[in-house]
Amino acid sequence: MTGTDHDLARTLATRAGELLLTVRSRDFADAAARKAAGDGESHRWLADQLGALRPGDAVLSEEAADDPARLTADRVWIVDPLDGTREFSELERTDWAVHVALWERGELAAGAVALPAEGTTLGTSAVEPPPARPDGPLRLAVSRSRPPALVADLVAQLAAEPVAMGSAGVKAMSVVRGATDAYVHGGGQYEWDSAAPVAVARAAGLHTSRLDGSPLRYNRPDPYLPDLLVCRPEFADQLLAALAGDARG
Ligand SMILES: Nc1ncnc2c1ncn2[C@@H]1O[C@H](COP(=O)(O)O)[C@@H](OP(=O)(O)O)[C@H]1O
Ligand SMILES: [Mg+2]
Repeated sequence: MTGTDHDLARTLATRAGELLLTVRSRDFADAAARKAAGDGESHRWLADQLGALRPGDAVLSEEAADDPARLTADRVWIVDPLDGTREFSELERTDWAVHVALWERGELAAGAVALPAEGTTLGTSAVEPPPARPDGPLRLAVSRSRPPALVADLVAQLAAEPVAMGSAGVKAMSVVRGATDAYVHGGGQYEWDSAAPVAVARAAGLHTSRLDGSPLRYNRPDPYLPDLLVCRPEFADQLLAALAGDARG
Protein backbone atom coordinates (compact mmCIF):
# COMPACT_ATOMS: atom_id res chain seq x y z
CA MET A 1 0.00 0.00 0.00
CA THR A 2 1.95 2.97 -1.24
CA GLY A 3 0.75 6.07 -3.08
CA THR A 4 -0.52 9.42 -1.91
CA ASP A 5 -1.92 10.22 1.49
CA HIS A 6 -5.32 10.62 -0.18
CA ASP A 7 -5.07 7.09 -1.57
CA LEU A 8 -3.86 5.70 1.74
CA ALA A 9 -6.73 7.29 3.68
CA ARG A 10 -9.21 5.76 1.24
CA THR A 11 -7.61 2.32 1.25
CA LEU A 12 -7.28 2.14 5.04
CA ALA A 13 -10.86 3.29 5.67
CA THR A 14 -12.21 0.83 3.10
CA ARG A 15 -10.22 -2.14 4.39
CA ALA A 16 -10.98 -1.40 8.04
CA GLY A 17 -14.64 -1.31 6.98
CA GLU A 18 -14.30 -4.74 5.34
CA LEU A 19 -12.75 -6.05 8.55
CA LEU A 20 -15.66 -4.58 10.53
CA LEU A 21 -18.17 -6.39 8.32
CA THR A 22 -16.55 -9.71 9.22
CA VAL A 23 -16.40 -8.79 12.91
CA ARG A 24 -20.05 -7.76 12.85
CA SER A 25 -21.15 -11.10 11.39
CA ARG A 26 -19.64 -13.11 14.25
CA ASP A 27 -21.72 -14.32 17.19
CA PHE A 28 -21.52 -12.19 20.34
CA ALA A 29 -23.09 -12.50 23.76
CA ASP A 30 -24.67 -9.07 23.46
CA ALA A 31 -24.51 -5.71 21.69
CA ALA A 32 -21.85 -4.40 24.07
CA ALA A 33 -19.49 -7.24 23.12
CA ARG A 34 -20.09 -6.63 19.40
CA LYS A 35 -19.36 -2.90 19.81
CA ALA A 36 -16.20 -3.55 21.82
CA ALA A 37 -14.89 -6.03 19.25
CA GLY A 38 -15.61 -3.60 16.39
CA ASP A 39 -13.96 -0.63 18.08
CA GLY A 40 -10.93 -2.62 19.21
CA GLU A 41 -10.22 -4.73 16.13
CA SER A 42 -10.62 -1.85 13.69
CA HIS A 43 -8.38 0.37 15.83
CA ARG A 44 -5.63 -2.24 16.11
CA TRP A 45 -5.63 -2.91 12.38
CA LEU A 46 -5.49 0.81 11.51
CA ALA A 47 -2.78 1.52 14.09
CA ASP A 48 -0.66 -1.39 12.79
CA GLN A 49 -1.04 -0.26 9.17
CA LEU A 50 -0.19 3.37 9.94
CA GLY A 51 2.78 2.29 12.05
CA ALA A 52 4.10 0.20 9.16
CA LEU A 53 3.28 2.52 6.26
CA ARG A 54 3.77 5.96 7.82
CA PRO A 55 6.17 5.23 10.70
CA GLY A 56 7.13 8.88 11.22
CA ASP A 57 3.56 10.08 11.70
CA ALA A 58 1.59 10.39 14.94
CA VAL A 59 -1.89 8.95 15.44
CA LEU A 60 -4.88 10.26 17.38
CA SER A 61 -7.56 7.57 17.66
CA GLU A 62 -10.76 7.35 19.64
CA GLU A 63 -9.66 3.92 20.81
CA ALA A 64 -6.13 4.63 22.12
CA ALA A 65 -4.60 6.62 24.95
CA ASP A 66 -3.67 10.08 23.76
CA ASP A 67 0.04 10.30 22.90
CA PRO A 68 1.32 13.84 23.56
CA ALA A 69 3.91 13.35 20.80
CA ARG A 70 1.17 14.38 18.39
CA LEU A 71 1.34 17.96 19.70
CA THR A 72 4.82 18.49 18.26
CA ALA A 73 4.38 16.28 15.18
CA ASP A 74 4.06 17.72 11.66
CA ARG A 75 1.69 14.98 10.57
CA VAL A 76 -1.06 13.33 12.63
CA TRP A 77 -3.57 10.73 11.46
CA ILE A 78 -6.89 11.37 13.19
CA VAL A 79 -8.99 8.20 13.09
CA ASP A 80 -12.32 6.98 14.35
CA PRO A 81 -12.08 3.23 13.79
CA LEU A 82 -15.87 2.86 14.13
CA ASP A 83 -18.21 5.84 14.13
CA GLY A 84 -21.82 5.05 14.81
CA THR A 85 -20.90 2.23 17.16
CA ARG A 86 -24.48 1.97 18.35
CA GLU A 87 -25.76 1.44 14.80
CA PHE A 88 -22.99 -1.08 14.08
CA SER A 89 -24.48 -3.26 16.81
CA GLU A 90 -27.99 -3.09 15.28
CA LEU A 91 -27.58 -5.61 12.49
CA GLU A 92 -30.22 -4.27 10.13
CA ARG A 93 -28.72 -0.75 10.09
CA THR A 94 -26.24 0.64 7.56
CA ASP A 95 -25.49 4.04 9.19
CA TRP A 96 -22.01 3.52 10.60
CA ALA A 97 -18.62 4.48 9.24
CA VAL A 98 -14.81 4.40 9.43
CA HIS A 99 -12.99 7.76 9.51
CA VAL A 100 -9.36 8.21 8.47
CA ALA A 101 -7.96 11.76 8.20
CA LEU A 102 -4.50 13.27 7.96
CA TRP A 103 -3.73 16.58 9.68
CA GLU A 104 -0.54 18.26 8.46
CA ARG A 105 0.99 21.43 9.95
CA GLY A 106 -2.26 23.11 10.95
CA GLU A 107 -4.80 21.82 8.44
CA LEU A 108 -6.61 18.69 7.35
CA ALA A 109 -4.68 17.44 4.33
CA ALA A 110 -6.50 14.22 3.33
CA GLY A 111 -9.34 12.05 4.50
CA ALA A 112 -11.78 9.29 3.75
CA VAL A 113 -15.07 8.07 5.19
CA ALA A 114 -15.94 4.45 4.51
CA LEU A 115 -19.58 3.38 4.64
CA PRO A 116 -18.92 -0.37 4.81
CA ALA A 117 -22.51 -1.58 4.97
CA GLU A 118 -23.14 0.29 1.72
CA GLY A 119 -19.88 -0.85 0.11
CA THR A 120 -18.89 2.78 -0.51
CA THR A 121 -16.01 5.05 0.48
CA LEU A 122 -15.87 8.81 -0.07
CA GLY A 123 -12.43 10.37 0.00
CA THR A 124 -10.52 13.54 -0.72
CA SER A 125 -8.80 11.81 -3.65
CA ALA A 126 -11.92 12.08 -5.82
CA VAL A 127 -15.20 13.48 -4.59
CA GLU A 128 -17.83 15.33 -6.59
CA PRO A 129 -19.84 18.30 -5.32
CA PRO A 130 -23.39 17.37 -4.33
CA PRO A 131 -25.95 17.07 -7.11
CA ALA A 132 -28.63 19.75 -7.61
CA ARG A 133 -31.10 19.66 -4.74
CA PRO A 134 -34.83 19.11 -5.19
CA ASP A 135 -37.20 21.96 -4.36
CA GLY A 136 -38.63 21.76 -0.88
CA PRO A 137 -37.75 22.36 2.75
CA LEU A 138 -34.22 22.43 4.08
CA ARG A 139 -33.27 18.89 5.11
CA LEU A 140 -31.17 18.69 8.29
CA ALA A 141 -29.23 15.52 9.16
CA VAL A 142 -29.42 14.99 12.90
CA SER A 143 -28.37 12.37 15.45
CA ARG A 144 -31.03 9.68 15.87
CA SER A 145 -30.00 8.88 19.45
CA ARG A 146 -28.88 12.28 20.80
CA PRO A 147 -30.62 15.02 18.77
CA PRO A 148 -29.38 18.39 20.08
CA ALA A 149 -32.10 20.78 21.28
CA LEU A 150 -30.73 23.46 18.99
CA VAL A 151 -31.68 21.38 15.96
CA ALA A 152 -35.31 21.27 17.10
CA ASP A 153 -35.19 25.07 17.36
CA LEU A 154 -33.71 25.33 13.85
CA VAL A 155 -36.35 23.00 12.44
CA ALA A 156 -39.09 25.20 13.91
CA GLN A 157 -37.43 28.47 12.90
CA LEU A 158 -36.67 27.47 9.30
CA ALA A 159 -39.57 25.08 8.72
CA ALA A 160 -36.86 22.50 8.01
CA GLU A 161 -37.17 18.73 7.85
CA PRO A 162 -35.07 16.71 10.32
CA VAL A 163 -33.56 13.50 8.93
CA ALA A 164 -32.40 11.24 11.77
CA MET A 165 -29.46 8.90 11.30
CA GLY A 166 -26.48 7.51 13.19
CA SER A 167 -22.79 8.40 12.79
CA ALA A 168 -21.22 11.79 12.20
CA GLY A 169 -19.56 10.47 9.04
CA VAL A 170 -22.83 9.17 7.62
CA LYS A 171 -24.55 12.49 8.33
CA ALA A 172 -21.78 14.57 6.74
CA MET A 173 -21.69 12.22 3.73
CA SER A 174 -25.47 12.58 3.36
CA VAL A 175 -24.82 16.28 2.66
CA VAL A 176 -21.98 15.44 0.26
CA ARG A 177 -24.23 12.99 -1.59
CA GLY A 178 -27.19 15.39 -1.71
CA ALA A 179 -29.58 13.41 0.50
CA THR A 180 -29.64 16.27 3.02
CA ASP A 181 -28.66 19.95 2.90
CA ALA A 182 -26.89 20.34 6.24
CA TYR A 183 -25.53 18.45 9.24
CA VAL A 184 -25.87 20.47 12.42
CA HIS A 185 -24.41 19.14 15.66
CA GLY A 186 -23.95 20.61 19.11
CA GLY A 187 -23.51 19.45 22.67
CA GLY A 188 -20.42 17.26 22.41
CA GLN A 189 -18.11 15.45 20.03
CA TYR A 190 -14.38 14.83 19.52
CA GLU A 191 -11.93 15.56 16.73
CA TRP A 192 -12.08 11.98 15.41
CA ASP A 193 -15.85 12.25 14.94
CA SER A 194 -15.53 15.09 12.42
CA ALA A 195 -11.95 15.25 11.00
CA ALA A 196 -12.36 12.84 8.06
CA PRO A 197 -15.98 13.85 7.33
CA VAL A 198 -14.93 17.52 7.28
CA ALA A 199 -11.93 16.82 5.01
CA VAL A 200 -14.20 15.06 2.52
CA ALA A 201 -16.94 17.69 2.78
CA ARG A 202 -14.42 20.47 2.09
CA ALA A 203 -13.07 18.61 -0.92
CA ALA A 204 -16.67 18.45 -2.22
CA GLY A 205 -16.95 22.23 -1.89
CA LEU A 206 -19.18 22.30 1.19
CA HIS A 207 -19.14 24.83 4.02
CA THR A 208 -17.62 23.51 7.27
CA SER A 209 -17.30 25.46 10.53
CA ARG A 210 -18.15 25.62 14.21
CA LEU A 211 -21.75 26.65 14.92
CA ASP A 212 -20.58 30.23 15.59
CA GLY A 213 -18.97 30.32 12.14
CA SER A 214 -15.40 30.06 13.43
CA PRO A 215 -12.99 27.56 11.84
CA LEU A 216 -12.82 23.94 12.94
CA ARG A 217 -9.31 23.32 14.28
CA TYR A 218 -7.70 19.90 14.69
CA ASN A 219 -4.84 18.36 16.64
CA ARG A 220 -5.49 20.60 19.61
CA PRO A 221 -4.22 19.65 23.08
CA ASP A 222 -7.82 18.86 24.10
CA PRO A 223 -9.49 16.92 21.25
CA TYR A 224 -12.99 17.87 22.45
CA LEU A 225 -14.68 19.61 19.51
CA PRO A 226 -18.31 19.79 20.55
CA ASP A 227 -20.16 21.30 17.60
CA LEU A 228 -20.06 21.69 13.85
CA LEU A 229 -21.95 22.75 10.77
CA VAL A 230 -21.48 21.01 7.41
CA CYS A 231 -23.77 22.37 4.71
CA ARG A 232 -24.24 23.26 1.08
CA PRO A 233 -22.48 26.62 0.73
CA GLU A 234 -25.64 28.41 -0.39
CA PHE A 235 -27.25 27.75 3.01
CA ALA A 236 -24.31 28.71 5.24
CA ASP A 237 -25.28 32.35 5.87
CA GLN A 238 -28.92 31.50 6.60
CA LEU A 239 -28.02 28.67 8.96
CA LEU A 240 -25.30 30.61 10.80
CA ALA A 241 -27.68 33.57 11.27
CA ALA A 242 -30.41 31.29 12.60
CA LEU A 243 -27.92 29.56 14.92
CA ALA A 244 -26.66 32.95 16.20
CA GLY A 245 -30.25 33.92 16.94
CA ASP A 246 -30.73 30.63 18.71
CA ALA A 247 -27.66 31.24 20.90
CA ARG A 248 -28.97 34.69 21.89
CA GLY A 249 -32.41 33.31 22.65
N1 LIG B 1 -23.02 14.82 23.10
C1 LIG B 1 -22.01 14.06 22.66
N2 LIG B 1 -20.87 13.92 23.38
C2 LIG B 1 -19.84 13.18 22.92
N3 LIG B 1 -19.84 12.52 21.75
C3 LIG B 1 -20.94 12.62 20.98
C4 LIG B 1 -22.08 13.40 21.39
N4 LIG B 1 -23.02 13.32 20.43
C5 LIG B 1 -22.51 12.52 19.47
N5 LIG B 1 -21.26 12.11 19.79
C6 LIG B 1 -20.40 11.20 19.02
O1 LIG B 1 -20.52 11.51 17.64
C7 LIG B 1 -20.66 10.31 16.88
C8 LIG B 1 -21.97 10.39 16.12
O2 LIG B 1 -23.04 10.38 17.04
P1 LIG B 1 -24.55 10.36 16.56
O3 LIG B 1 -24.72 9.11 15.79
O4 LIG B 1 -25.36 10.44 17.81
O5 LIG B 1 -24.71 11.57 15.70
C9 LIG B 1 -20.62 9.14 17.84
O6 LIG B 1 -19.32 8.58 17.77
P2 LIG B 1 -18.98 7.01 18.08
O7 LIG B 1 -20.05 6.18 17.49
O8 LIG B 1 -17.64 6.86 17.42
O9 LIG B 1 -18.91 6.94 19.57
C10 LIG B 1 -20.91 9.78 19.18
O10 LIG B 1 -20.24 9.18 20.26
MG1 LIG C 1 -17.25 8.69 16.49
